[in-house]
Amino acid sequence: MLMQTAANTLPESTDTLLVNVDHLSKVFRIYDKPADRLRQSFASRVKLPGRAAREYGRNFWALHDVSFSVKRGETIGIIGRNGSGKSTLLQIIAGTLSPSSGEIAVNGRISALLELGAGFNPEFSGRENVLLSARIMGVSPEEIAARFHEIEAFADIGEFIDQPVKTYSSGMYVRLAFAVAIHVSPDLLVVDEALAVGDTAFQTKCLTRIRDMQKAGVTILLVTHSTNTLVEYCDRAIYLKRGRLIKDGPCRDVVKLYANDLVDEEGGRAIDIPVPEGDASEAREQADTVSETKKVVSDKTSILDVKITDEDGRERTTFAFDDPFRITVSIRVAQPNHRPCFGVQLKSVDDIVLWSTTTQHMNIELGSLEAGTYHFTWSLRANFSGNRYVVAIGVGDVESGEYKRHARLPYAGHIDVLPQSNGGSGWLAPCPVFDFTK
Ligand SMILES: Nc1ncnc2c1ncn2[C@@H]1O[C@H](COP(=O)(O)OP(=O)(O)OP(=O)(O)O)[C@@H](O)[C@H]1O
Repeated sequence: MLMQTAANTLPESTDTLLVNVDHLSKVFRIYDKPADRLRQSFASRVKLPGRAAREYGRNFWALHDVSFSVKRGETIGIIGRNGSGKSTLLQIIAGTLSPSSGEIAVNGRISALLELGAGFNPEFSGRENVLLSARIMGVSPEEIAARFHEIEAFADIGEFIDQPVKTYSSGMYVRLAFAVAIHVSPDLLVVDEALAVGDTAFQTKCLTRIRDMQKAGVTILLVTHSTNTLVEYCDRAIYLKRGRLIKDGPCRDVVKLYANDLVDEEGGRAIDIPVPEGDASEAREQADTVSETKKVVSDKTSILDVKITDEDGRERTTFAFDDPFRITVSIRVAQPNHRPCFGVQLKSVDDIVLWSTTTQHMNIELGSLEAGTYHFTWSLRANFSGNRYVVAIGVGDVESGEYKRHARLPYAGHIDVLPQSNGGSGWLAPCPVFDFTK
């Protein structure tokens, strides 16, 4: 983890831009044998008259002529295969690596979660590292003292806070690094795959915090291999391939290109990968609507509130495999509804409907509803694979024999199902039994 203030600043006229990357390239010298590195350093210092210095090794372009800019408040996802240059780009933006050519300007305070091992002093305790990092970031001792409890609570590493960081597991390291990074009021938060290290519950906590930071106007650069996270959280995506910027555009277009490239490169044929209809700003708006009011007003039936709870009625979003959970919906019927019909869907964060039903499909006769307020509950079991599931709710009528929608909440909340230790991945959980006969 690293924190710093920007070295280069943008001119005043471009103050809506927070980051500007202009024809950026980074070349590394690669040597086939370690001894060649020494030879090269010797050859470049000792030049024999009349003879060209011998070159050892070869140039490797980790980044090649990359240009893009990021506006204040945007969240940009960076995607690409291993070795495509993502970390190199983030390190240059964060100022820990210098470019070979091109310009980079950042207009504000950067807080960066780079690869493990960067940032904290391994000999110092967690507490000392928090204080040191905050001081480097320009946070005053009083401010950091006031925030220390929050940082400690977010990291949730117990007594390890007073142990040297070198004794930490990678999960503990990331917990503390993330806690510090989000509590130093950055203008730009840079996150390099750090979330992949934490457990599911911690990832969810971090993503919730990222959502809060987005609402507070923080600009975010997020490297992720998860196309789901990209689509759900980013306004735009950048696809890097062998150091070159291949596409900068809407997440679903970038994901489609990236996914088809992967299939191509693996020797398959291009396929039409289902990608989400909406974009992150829509999801964010929906999430806002839901968190603030969970309300959809219509002239016939309005959805007033949706609560996801456990069996005991406690609001929860994380469930173990097969845990029971409930979705309770409150509605207001404005005009009498003689044949009401309620629907529920579970979707992937990519907006793919994984399961859907209605009271009509289930042959449930609800009778006529007069104007008034009603509550109904879907009781389900989380018998699916470890993953995130978005809940969508619909209300309508089937008075004419066909379903007519009155109101729909496409993002009424979500649940995270914890992975089973011996389960598979994906969405289903068919609990296979494996037999092997020789
Ligand atoms: N110091 C270095 N010296 C030589 N080559 C390097 C150096 N740092 C990175 N590279 C090379 O540059 C390329 C880009 O690396 P980078 O770590 O930026 O990729 P990445 O997209 O972040 O990969 P990953 O997803 O695996 O983290 C890789 O081929 C890597 O081997």
